[in-house]
Amino acid sequence: MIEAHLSLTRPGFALDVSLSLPGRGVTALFGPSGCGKTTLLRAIAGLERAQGRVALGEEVWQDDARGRFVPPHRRALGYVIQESALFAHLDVQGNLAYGRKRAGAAAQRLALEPVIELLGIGALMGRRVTTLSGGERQRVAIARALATAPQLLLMDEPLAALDAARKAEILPYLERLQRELALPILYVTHSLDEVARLADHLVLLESGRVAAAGPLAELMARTDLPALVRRGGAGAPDEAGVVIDAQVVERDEAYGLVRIGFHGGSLWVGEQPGMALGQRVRAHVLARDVSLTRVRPQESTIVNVLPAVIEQVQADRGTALLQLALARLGGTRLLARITRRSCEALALQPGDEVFAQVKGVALM
Ligand SMILES: Nc1ncnc2c1ncn2[C@@H]1O[C@H](COP(=O)(O)OP(=O)(O)OP(=O)(O)O)[C@@H](O)[C@H]1O
Repeated sequence: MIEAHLSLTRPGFALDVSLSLPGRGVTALFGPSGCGKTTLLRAIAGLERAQGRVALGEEVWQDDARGRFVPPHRRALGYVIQESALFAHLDVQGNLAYGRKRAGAAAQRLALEPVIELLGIGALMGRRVTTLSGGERQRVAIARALATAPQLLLMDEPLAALDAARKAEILPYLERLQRELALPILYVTHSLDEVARLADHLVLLESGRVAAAGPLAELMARTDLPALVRRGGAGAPDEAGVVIDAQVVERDEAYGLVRIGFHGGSLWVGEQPGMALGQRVRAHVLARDVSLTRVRPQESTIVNVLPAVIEQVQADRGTALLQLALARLGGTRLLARITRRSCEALALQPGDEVFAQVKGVALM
């Protein structure tokens, strides 16, 4: 468990948060520019002097009530930023070794091979860091942070400086960190796509305060959190959507499809290379890819039709966002974005039974 009760005041900005976060998995810090994500991360690291208490399990890094403040370099944490500075005069091996030397005895005992394997940098070990691509540099920076045997990994927009192709190249490595590492990761990002792919837990910040915090699937399914369901300005994509933790339960090899099952239903989706029966997958279903009917559609080209019950209706001028439950008791939730006109034409209301047609599913 990570505890962070921190406050700090600057001209025009105040941070005031009280968080208890899970001791493993990825917690994403998400929110508009200037809401205090970086400040919070730096305050947890001790790089920013906030008032309060920070503890990682039994280890207390800061407790102002008791006059305790462990300096940043004595905290067992790794810190990866947008453009992490590597030592240009050293090769990759040298960069990893330098980080370890500074980190002390625990780091010296840690075997490096799993870290090198995890980030896929074996072939880069002898390379000068000046010859690496942006994506490779970030993988080395993450490996260097892990090589110090941290108990907490802080990542501040680690993909923000990379173009789309480099992001796509590095995301699978981050997914591996999320799956395979026991250590907790706090991950600052502007990208809801990264949140949906990587996070287990979510903290929404707004003007230095926690607007909401909780398990990812729960928060993403809410209709009342503007940071997640905002329609955006002109041309901004509508990103409202849910993530569903599912399992591959059937394969249709002839058509290259797999059926993924979860509490309250299942969906057919295009299979991905190497996908096996029983494998756990995460599906991202955008609200704009879900439409609703009152009666079960016949002879439709849409394969995925799920019976659902409307739980909430949140309408603005042009559209309505509906939260649906796929089973009466604690089933998976979906969001559907439809026009307000359709919503009123069908007189859709909480408690109504409907059929959700799912037009698109992204598997991660
Ligand atoms: N060194 C500093 N001195 C003074 N004010 C600062 C400093 N760093 C940040 N701020 C201000 O503190 C507030 C929070 O900034 P912070 O960088 O934590 O936000 P953020 O959510 O990480 O933003 P972004 O997503 O744009 O990186 C902002 O109002 C910012 O202008």
